[in-house]
Amino acid sequence: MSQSILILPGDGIGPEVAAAAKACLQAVAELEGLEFTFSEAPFGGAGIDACGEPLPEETLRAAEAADAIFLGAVGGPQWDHAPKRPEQGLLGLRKALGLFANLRPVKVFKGLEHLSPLKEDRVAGADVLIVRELTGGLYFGEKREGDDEAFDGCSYSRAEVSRIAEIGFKAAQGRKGKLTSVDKANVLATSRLWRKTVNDLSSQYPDVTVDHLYVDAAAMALVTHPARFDVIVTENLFGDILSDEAAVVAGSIGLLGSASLGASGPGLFEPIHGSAPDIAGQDKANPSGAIASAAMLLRYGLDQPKAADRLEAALEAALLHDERTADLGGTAKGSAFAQSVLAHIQTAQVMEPAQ
Ligand SMILES: NC(=O)c1ccc[n+]([C@@H]2O[C@H](COP(=O)([O-])OP(=O)(O)OC[C@H]3O[C@@H](n4cnc5c(N)ncnc54)[C@H](O)[C@@H]3O)[C@@H](O)[C@H]2O)c1
Ligand SMILES: CC(C)[C@H](C(=O)O)[C@@H](O)C(=O)O
Ligand SMILES: [Mg+2]
Repeated sequence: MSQSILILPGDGIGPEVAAAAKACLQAVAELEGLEFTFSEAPFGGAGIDACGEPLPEETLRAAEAADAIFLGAVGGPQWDHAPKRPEQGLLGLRKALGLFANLRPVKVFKGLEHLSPLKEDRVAGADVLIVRELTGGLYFGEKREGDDEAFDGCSYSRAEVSRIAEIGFKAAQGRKGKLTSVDKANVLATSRLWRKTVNDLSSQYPDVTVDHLYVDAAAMALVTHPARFDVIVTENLFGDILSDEAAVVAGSIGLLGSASLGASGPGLFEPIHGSAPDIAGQDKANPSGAIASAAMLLRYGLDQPKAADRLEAALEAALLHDERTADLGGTAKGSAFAQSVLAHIQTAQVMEPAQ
């Protein structure tokens, strides 16, 4: 049976990294005997240019109908003063599809510790999963924007906190059994509800050790002791900031992928970086984060774990053995690095699942 993948290339380096991800998905599908049908739709700045909307109605319909959605990136200075912003399309899509759970893994592979600007012994063994709440908090609160005063409201309900905390607890159960909840409960009412809700749930997960950190302390610990973390669960804005910071632990923002999942329906898979207008159109973008997102699309979006393993193994092999892109100190063009990954897809060693 064919599975449908909607690609939203977006803006800036989005189309470049989306092309790399699509090529990898096609190569993996051929080797694993899978059938994917691809379609594309305008989104973000490209949606504004084509249809006057960052999330055109037809794009939303196509997204709802797809089995999984891949996004490159949106945004760019040409839309900074437009009445509508490309980023509104992204927030609108997350909300419309109910994608409340954003998984952002950050892993330092053995042999690649030197890619981080941090000390190698600090980042060695770091393997963190950031579970970011994605449809609440400051991003979606009441907004008022005037010339002399502006307002962004932040609200969280117990139900919203519970459902994302449960994702965090379950993820920790499948990993090292440690959940760190990050908030600002010394100042924010929403954070006090967050902390209480996480604590109330913890009795249902006796095999998970829970600790709490204020977000300022967590920001420091992420770069001083990244290996102390297993799963981090946090609200929308804190998760956005901490995941870009965590990219430093891995070596580049160009390395990290993400999955945005709801209770049902298609997931959205995108690198955590933006449209990088400073390097767009120069074939400099590292496609690794997009390829890692494609692997997450296979794992979480299409339930194809073997294909996901193959793609992840190929990406790791290319990062270990081949010329890397400029953000990682190498000289490879983005497309050349993508070719390296494609070559490793053919040879990647993948364990057969246990019978
Ligand atoms: N999910 C998304 O689509 C998303 C995410 C973040 C930012 N944005 C948007 O992107 C635009 C630019 O934002 P920004 O500059 O703050 O963040 P950015 O992530 O686009 O770029 C930050 C820095 O990282 C570099 N970089 C990013 N991705 C890279 C890659 N794959 N390879 C090599 N280097 C890479 C860029 O060159 C830049 O120096 C803005 O309009 C912003 O709103 C979109
Ligand atoms: C572009 C922006 C709306 C988005 C966010 O803040 O969620 C981005 O920074 C991300 O991390 O996906
Ligand atoms: Mg971000």
